Amino acid sequence: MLNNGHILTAAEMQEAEQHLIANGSSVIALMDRAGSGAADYIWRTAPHIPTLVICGPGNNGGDGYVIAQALLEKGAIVKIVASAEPSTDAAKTAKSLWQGVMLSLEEAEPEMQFVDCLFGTGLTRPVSGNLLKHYHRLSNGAQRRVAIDLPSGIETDTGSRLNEVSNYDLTIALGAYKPAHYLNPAAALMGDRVGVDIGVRSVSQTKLLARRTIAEPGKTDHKYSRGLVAIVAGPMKGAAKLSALAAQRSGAGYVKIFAGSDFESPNHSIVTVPCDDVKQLRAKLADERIGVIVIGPGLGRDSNAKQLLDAVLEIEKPVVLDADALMLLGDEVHRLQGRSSPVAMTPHSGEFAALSGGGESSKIYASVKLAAQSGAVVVHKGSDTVIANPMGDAVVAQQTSNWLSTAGTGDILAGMIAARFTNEKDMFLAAQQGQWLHSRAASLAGPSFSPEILIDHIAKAIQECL
Ligand SMILES: NC(=O)C1=CN([C@@H]2O[C@H](COP(=O)(O)OP(=O)(O)OC[C@H]3O[C@@H](n4cnc5c(N)ncnc54)[C@H](OP(=O)(O)O)[C@@H]3O)[C@@H](O)[C@H]2O)[C@@H](O)CC1
Ligand SMILES: Nc1ncnc2c1ncn2[C@@H]1O[C@H](COP(=O)(O)OP(=O)(O)O)[C@@H](O)[C@H]1O
Ligand SMILES: [K+]
Repeated sequence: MLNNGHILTAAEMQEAEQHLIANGSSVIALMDRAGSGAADYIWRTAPHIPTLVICGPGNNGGDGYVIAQALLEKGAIVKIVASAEPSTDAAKTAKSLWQGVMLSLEEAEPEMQFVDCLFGTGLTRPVSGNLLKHYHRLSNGAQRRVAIDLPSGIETDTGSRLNEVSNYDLTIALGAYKPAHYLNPAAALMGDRVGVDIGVRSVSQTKLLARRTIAEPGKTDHKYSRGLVAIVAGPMKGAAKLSALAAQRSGAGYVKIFAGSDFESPNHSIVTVPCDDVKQLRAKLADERIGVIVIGPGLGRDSNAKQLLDAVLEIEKPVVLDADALMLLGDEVHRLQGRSSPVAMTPHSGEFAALSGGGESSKIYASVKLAAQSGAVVVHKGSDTVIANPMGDAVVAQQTSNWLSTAGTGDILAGMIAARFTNEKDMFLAAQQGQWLHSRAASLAGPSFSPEILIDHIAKAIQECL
């Protein structure tokens, strides 16, 4: 895993480069490693394709000269189009070693393969004017597009587009993955993503979500030691059932649904606890054996739902807040501060905006900020899920299946995180395990699955973690 899965911002990448230089490397040596590694990858995946490499003024452009020269030496037909003269010493040196054809923007014509070395982590503003026009002409005219480090026009730390950016077939990250490699809209434009190791070993508080080991139940375990998950239901009963079924398949020893007396359990083993009013709920949730409470899926947003949420928040027990519970909480996240029991919040982007008020351009930074303000673990869902804790640590999930974009999959995630919490007793770890299993179960379920089929694949995902 590139840089051991640590994701670096543009500033952290610069620090990493300085660290390597202080330890005896040089920018040109790093550029050489990056460029020849990228050229090897391009050659291996698409040999002998006529290629146009577009080089910008900075070190991303410098990489382009190294890549073009390496491809030329392998026997490829390669041309370079330069948008400007190199402005760094390393890029100047790389250019001086180029032995092939060099074109101006006006002279260049599209080739089958377009290699984008215009801008990388040094992009400071939108690409515009004549340069943007030629970038689109030359990239759109190619059949295969490869971005070096990042597609030009992408903001490294947020993954947002500063200008219109082409779709790529392959993006080759250099040294370490950056936030934009996993955050949308950028990540969705990148095609396949690979990394070239140039010796960077820098630690960051942001990491890529990794598979974590899950322990099998021990010989002396029983249903209560593995954990009792309590799900508080509301009028949309299916949502609570999905959370409960998912919790049951994710390692909970016991799952109970606390609901009105007309509620029917989704199966024979999930127990329904009748609670016809808030008073009864409060009394029944006092059960010491309850390890975690899930509230929100299908809860509703009326005054009764609010009373149920208030009752749950009065109880000092670990809690997973999802869906309507988050909308009811709104910007009063300070209510969670100071609790002695851990809390996870699992908002999608609409719920996140209600909790935080919005305004941050980086999904990672926004999630870390909300975690710090609330004291909760935040699972900021979407096609690019970010998990943050109040200490400033963040984990970014790699997107697996677009088929997850269907109603009910979020209810499932809430139940999964709760079940992992009853086993691990660590909410940040539980959120990561739940998210990993959710993504992996989706991959294993194949195309066009229903939430019920997703639940059926959780066990196969767990199998891979034992
Ligand atoms: N870090 C490492 O360890 C290694 C990094 N490496 C590589 O270096 C890359 C980073 O290089 P970098 O810092 O030189 O920045 P880069 O992306 O080439 O662009 C900066 C240039 O573009 C200009 N410019 C900016 N925006 C512009 C715009 N909209 N329109 C027009 N111009 C614009 C800006 O000029 P200015 O803003 O001053 O006008 C400056 O001249 C990194 O992505 C990776 O590929 C590897 O070689 C090996 C090791
Ligand atoms: N395009 C996508 N790729 C990957 N995961 C996705 C995508 N769209 C949604 N998801 C995931 O699916 C789940 C949807 O949750 P949510 O919006 O709360 O749905 P619901 O409330 O209907 O259950 C989240 O875990 C989210 O991260
Ligand atoms: K680039």
